[in-house]
Amino acid sequence: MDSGLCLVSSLNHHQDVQTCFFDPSWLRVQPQVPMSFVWPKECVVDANGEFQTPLVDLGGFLRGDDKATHRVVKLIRKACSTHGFFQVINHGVDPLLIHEAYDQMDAFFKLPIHRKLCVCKTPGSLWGYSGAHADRFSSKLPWKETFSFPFHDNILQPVVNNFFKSTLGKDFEQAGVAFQKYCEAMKELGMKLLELLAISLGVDKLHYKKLFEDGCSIMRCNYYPSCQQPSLALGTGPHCDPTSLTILHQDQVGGLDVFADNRWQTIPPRPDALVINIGDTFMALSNGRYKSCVHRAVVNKYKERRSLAFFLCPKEDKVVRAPEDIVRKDGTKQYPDFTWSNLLEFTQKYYRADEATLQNFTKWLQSSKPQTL
Ligand SMILES: C=C1C[C@]23C[C@H]1CC[C@H]2[C@]1(C)CCC[C@@](C)(C(=O)O)[C@H]1[C@@H]3C(=O)O
Ligand SMILES: O=C(O)CCC(=O)C(=O)O
Ligand SMILES: [Fe+2]
Repeated sequence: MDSGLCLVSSLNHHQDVQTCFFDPSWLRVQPQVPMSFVWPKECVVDANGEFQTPLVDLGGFLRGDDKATHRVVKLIRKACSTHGFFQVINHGVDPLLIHEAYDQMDAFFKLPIHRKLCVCKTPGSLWGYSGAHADRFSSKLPWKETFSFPFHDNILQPVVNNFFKSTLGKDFEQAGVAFQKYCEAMKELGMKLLELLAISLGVDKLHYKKLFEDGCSIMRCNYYPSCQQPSLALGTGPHCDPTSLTILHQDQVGGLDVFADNRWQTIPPRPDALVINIGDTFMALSNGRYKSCVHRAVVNKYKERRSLAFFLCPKEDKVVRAPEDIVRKDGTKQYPDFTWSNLLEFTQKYYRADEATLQNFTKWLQSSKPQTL
């Protein structure tokens, strides 16, 4: 396999599918990055300096201390109005749980390619394994493997446990238990952050929570193999998250960059911190007051890198619309009404999420079903 690209028929957990994939163990040792992984120069330009993300200590707020909450709200308002990125510490998520999640994802990505392909994503679905998204795209491929699964609260059955059991079987039962707990912790934290965001925007503290409590969120494990020519490739290209709120843990390698003040700046890893960023959907929910900022993940010549991303999403069919109060004060409604289901469909069927997703989605919405702003 000269180009490293294989087209195989594999027996997926749902059906027999044809999959295009790059075997990462082959990729890692290539002295030259294959053309389909090369990104335009302006996307791979080196980061220049560290990004000074505000470090928000959630300890006092989580204990119900009003003064501490007031301080946190101010910090969050400032960060979200300027770039939409901040980090939280004392967030209440057990460090052992984070550790366990990494151990379990390592075990998964170490599997031989034929086993990973048994759980590969089917066309149009977000769930399962993807190698460089080679089944969806043919250029500017990301230098990564991902494993994604859904999470929503369900008192009757633990959805993540079940996903692991039904796709990977007995060997990964423990992984299912760990990721079920991890997602529950992320959702709990996400709901707390929505309270803070609401307070900071001057709306009822339960306003956003109501939209998200029964939503289905996306959990994604990212594995970025080392790369011989890191100045040509990208782990995740420049983009804004189309989702609402992202809670990310990155390992100690570093590689998450934010485009702010007209340059790429790096967010140095902190094992005790979670990186939070506003996504396009929340930008719309705040009438554009809070920013969804362009970011990327670069790759490393010597080290592989891992990250755990939890994308909090509203209930699919609920209307995404900024609160009346905000729109009235701002004088204009910046985005048309839509549902998360509309935007998700746009990014999975018609448009590859990038820096301009929200702008192009808005145009697409307005051209497909005209409505008044
Ligand atoms: C709704 C989503 C689409 C992506 C996964 C979730 C949230 C982030 C999006 C993504 C990571 C943004 C960068 C491009 C992308 C294609 C990727 O590199 O994985 C995006 C995801 C996707 O479409 O699968
Ligand atoms: O891996 C990272 O640090 C960032 C990944 C990312 O931005 C994403 O998956 O949306
Ligand atoms: Fe992202």
